[in-house]
Parts: sequence; structure tokens; C-alpha cells
Amino acid sequence: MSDNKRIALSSDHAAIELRQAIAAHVASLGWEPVDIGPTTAESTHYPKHGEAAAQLVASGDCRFGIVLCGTGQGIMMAANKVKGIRCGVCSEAYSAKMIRQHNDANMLSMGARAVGEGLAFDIVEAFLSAEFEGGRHGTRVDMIMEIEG
Ligand SMILES: O=C(CO)[C@H](O)[C@H](O)COP(=O)(O)O
Repeated sequence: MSDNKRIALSSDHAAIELRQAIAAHVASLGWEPVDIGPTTAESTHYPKHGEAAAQLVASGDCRFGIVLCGTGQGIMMAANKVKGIRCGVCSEAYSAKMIRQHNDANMLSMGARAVGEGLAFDIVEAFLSAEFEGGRHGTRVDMIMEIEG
């Protein structure tokens, strides 16, 4: 397990409050939130926020990233364009566990218009407590990364 306990957090305007609640929650779990905003509910564009969080993860500054928009889909797509990022959208805890165990995901995305705070906390906890299993899953993750070049 990595010593890096930093988690990059970003969102668009649709998820400010949920993102801030998740930042506090991960801190309560012993992680260090690196919340890069935005902080106002003014309409903004999710690609730049997804990319910014993904860069912190890809550079190794943060171990994981958690990104949010209305659905979680657009900001996930943006994050996955950054080399080295494997980000999945989750709206239940099982998938959040599995994207760590089987896909070695380093970022989690959620939709603030799709999940409430309690469910989002469960999803985050499932993601952070699961470990990559390697083995055949490592072979497949390597294949994903080869597509990226
Ligand atoms: O979910 C999203 C992207 O996948 C965005 O949060 C959503 O598209 C923003 O919509 P609006 O500008 O109408 O608030």
C-alpha cells in the first residue's frame, strides 16, 4: 500500500456541496484531501476540472482522485484523457470496490445529481478500502495502458 494519502478532488458547479462533504469525509477517514475547487456555484466547464485533478494523480502528487459533476460522466471522460488515469463512474459501492480490485482505478467519479451524500460516502469508502488484486487483472490493466501508448 502506498504511503501517499493525498486525494485530489474537483467538480463542476453541479457538485460543489457534495465534493466539499466528501473532502471532509475522506479527511475523517485519515486521508488528506487536496480540494482544488471550484468553490462557487457559478456555471463552469467540467473538462478543465477533471483534467486538473487527473494531472495531480498522473504526476504522483496524489494517490487517488475523486471527481464529480451532475452525472459523473463528463468529468470522468475528461479525466480519462490524461495519460495514466483509470477513472470509473460509480453510483453504488460494489462497482467502486471492483474498479479498485480488478481495474486498478486511480480515480473515482460520481454524479451529484444521481447519488445522495450517504450513498456517495459509501461509494468512497468502498473505493478507498479495496486493493488491486493483480494477477490476470494486472494483465488486462496492462493491455488498457498499452492502448494509451
Ligand atoms: O453532468 C455533467 C457532465 O456530464 C454536468 O454537470 C452537466 O452537463 C452540467 O449541466 P448544466 O450546465 O445544465 O448545469
